[in-house]
Amino acid sequence: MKKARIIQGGTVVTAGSVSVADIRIEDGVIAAIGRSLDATGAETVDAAGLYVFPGGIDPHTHLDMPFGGTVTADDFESGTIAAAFGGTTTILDFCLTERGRPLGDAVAAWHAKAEGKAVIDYGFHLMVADAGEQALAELPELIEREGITSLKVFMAYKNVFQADDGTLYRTLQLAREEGALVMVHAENGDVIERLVSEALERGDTEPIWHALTRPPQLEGEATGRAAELAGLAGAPLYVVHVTCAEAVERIAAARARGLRVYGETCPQYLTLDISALERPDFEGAKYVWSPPLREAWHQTALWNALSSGTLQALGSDQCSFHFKGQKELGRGDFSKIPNGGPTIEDRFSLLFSEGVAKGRIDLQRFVELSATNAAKLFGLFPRKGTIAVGSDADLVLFDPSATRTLSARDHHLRVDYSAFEGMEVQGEPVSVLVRGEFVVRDKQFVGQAGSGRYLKRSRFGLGGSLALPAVPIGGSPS
Ligand SMILES: NC(=O)NCCC(=O)O
Ligand SMILES: [Zn+2]
Ligand SMILES: [Zn+2]
Repeated sequence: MKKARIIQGGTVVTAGSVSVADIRIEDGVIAAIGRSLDATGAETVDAAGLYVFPGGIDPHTHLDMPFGGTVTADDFESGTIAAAFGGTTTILDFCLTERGRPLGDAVAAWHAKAEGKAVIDYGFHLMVADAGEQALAELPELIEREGITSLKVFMAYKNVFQADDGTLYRTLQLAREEGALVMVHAENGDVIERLVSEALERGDTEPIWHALTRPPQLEGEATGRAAELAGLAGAPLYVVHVTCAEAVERIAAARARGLRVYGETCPQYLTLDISALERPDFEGAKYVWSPPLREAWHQTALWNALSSGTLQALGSDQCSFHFKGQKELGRGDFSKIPNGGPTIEDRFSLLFSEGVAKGRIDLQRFVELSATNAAKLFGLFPRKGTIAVGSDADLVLFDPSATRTLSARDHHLRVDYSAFEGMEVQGEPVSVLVRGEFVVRDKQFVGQAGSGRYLKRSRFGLGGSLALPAVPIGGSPS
C-alpha cells in the first residue's frame, strides 16, 4: 500500500454539500471524510482556507488533432499538463474517424496519441461520419471493449466531418440500443457552405466573415432538428458547444417535453464576443471557433441556462492552433483559418471567477458544471466527479481569494497566444491530485508524462451505484 495522505481542514465542496473536513486518501481512493481524522502514518497536507473541489472533468477536447491540413499545437502532453494546472483531472477527447476506414483503427490511433503522454486521466468519444454497414457492425463491440459510451456526429463541416441526417438518426437508434450518448455539433453545414461561397465570391475574406456566415439561426435550427430526431429515436442527446439563445431555446423546449436533451457551453462563449473577430492585423483569426462567437447579449442566455439547469456542463473545446503559421493559413480566405482555440487551462477558473465570484452561480452549481454532471452523463460517476468514500482521489485545492491576469506569458500550453489575454480572474488552483498523487503541487508541475490512465466508461444512465437520476439533470424541465 502507498503511504496514506490526509488533506486537512479544507472546505470540501461537492454538488450536494459544503463543509470543513479532512479527506483521507489510501491507494489513490478516498478512504474517509470527516472532522479531525486520525493522521497516524499519513502525510498531511494543510488545506485550511482553501476550497477542495472534485477534479474538473472536461468533456470536450481536441488534442493532437488534424484539421484543415495542419495539426493542433497542443498534444496529450502539453494539453493535459495545462489542464492539470487549470484544475482539470479528466478529459474526454474526440477520436476522429475517416469514412470507409475501420473505426477500430481510429481508436488505436487515438490510444497511441495519448499513451506515454497524458498526465491526467482520459477517455474518448468516437466520431461517426457514416452509419454504413461496417460502422454499425463495429460500434457495439467498440462500445463494449473500449468503454466508449459516447458517439459524436457533426452536422457541419461539409465535405470534411459532416454526416447526413440519416447517419445521425441511425446513430441515435444504435445508441439507444447500446446505451450510448450521441453528441452533436449542431450547425446547418449545407446552408453555411452556401453562405461561405457567396461571401468569398463577393470578396469578403476577413475573419469576421467566419462569424457572419454562420448565423445563430443555423445553430438553433440544427439543435432543434437533432432534438427532434433524438426524440423520434428514443435516444438521449448531448449538444456540444452551445453558443446562442436560439439553441438554448430549442434545448429548453425539448426538455420541457420530457426529451433527454442535454447541452454544454464553453468559456469562450461566456466571456468573448463577435467583436473579437474584427481585431486588426488578422488577430481576429485567433477567435475563430465554430460555432462562432456571438453578440454579447447571448452570454446572458448562456449564463441563465447554466444556472437554471437547461445546460449541464462546461466543456473547453480545447483545439489550439498557433497564430503564426497556422491561423495565418487563412489570410485572404477566412474559410481556411483552422477553427478552434486554447481553452483547456482556463475553463475551471473562468467558471469560478465569472460564475461564482460574480454571483451568477453558487458553489454547488460550479461543481456540477465543472465535474459532476459530466461524470454522470459520460459514465464516470461516482468514480469521478465527486468527493465521496470510494471515489478516485481527484482533487483540486483552490484559493478563492487569489487574483491573477491570464496571459500566454505564463500559461502551460505550447500554443503561441491566449484567447483570454489580459483577463482578470479571481481564484486559482494551488494543488491538483489525480488518484491521490500530486500532479501540481503549490503551483509547480510534479506529475509524469504517461501517468494518466485510459478510462473505460459505463453505458449511459449506468453511472455506478449512484445512477443517473430519472429526471433530467438540473432538476425540473425549464
Ligand atoms: N470548435 C472549433 O472551432 N473547433 C474544434 C472542432 C469542433 O468542435 O467543431
Ligand atoms: Zn464542433
Ligand atoms: Zn470541439
